[in-house]
Amino acid sequence: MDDKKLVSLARGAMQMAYVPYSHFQVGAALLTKSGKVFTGCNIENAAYSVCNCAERTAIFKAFSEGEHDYEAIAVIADSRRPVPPCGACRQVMSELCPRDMRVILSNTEGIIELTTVAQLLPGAFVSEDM
Ligand SMILES: O=c1ccn([C@H]2C[C@H](O)[C@@H](CO)O2)c(=O)[nH]1
Ligand SMILES: [Zn+2]
Repeated sequence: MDDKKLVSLARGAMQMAYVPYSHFQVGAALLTKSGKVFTGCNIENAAYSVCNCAERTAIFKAFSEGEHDYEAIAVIADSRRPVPPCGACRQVMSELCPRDMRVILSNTEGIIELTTVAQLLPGAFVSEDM
């Protein structure tokens, strides 16, 4: 599956966002090594701290179904620049995804930025640090 297709699946997931507070829809699509795609959207809550980002929704869906090996993730929002994952999502990616995994950041205008988990969170706190 090419990056553009993964971005288009993320765009579809964006429509599922539950965002009554920020009105900022985000979609993600996670490609597994086995070729499956798990999509995710952001899901907000009146207790703001329990809002869940699109990236973590997609990763947790996959992980909870026993899919632990990931190839790439695409993230999209109607943002001025390709939407950057928040710190919580970077930390989760650094724990559950390969350091060199492709992270495809995009916006609805079609601007795409390619990065990796390692580039998004250099010096990540990991289990070996405990
Ligand atoms: O990469 C990002 C950035 C933000 N959000 C969500 C969290 C919240 O619902 C809204 C505004 O921060 O966007 C994501 O899902 N992914
Ligand atoms: Zn996040």
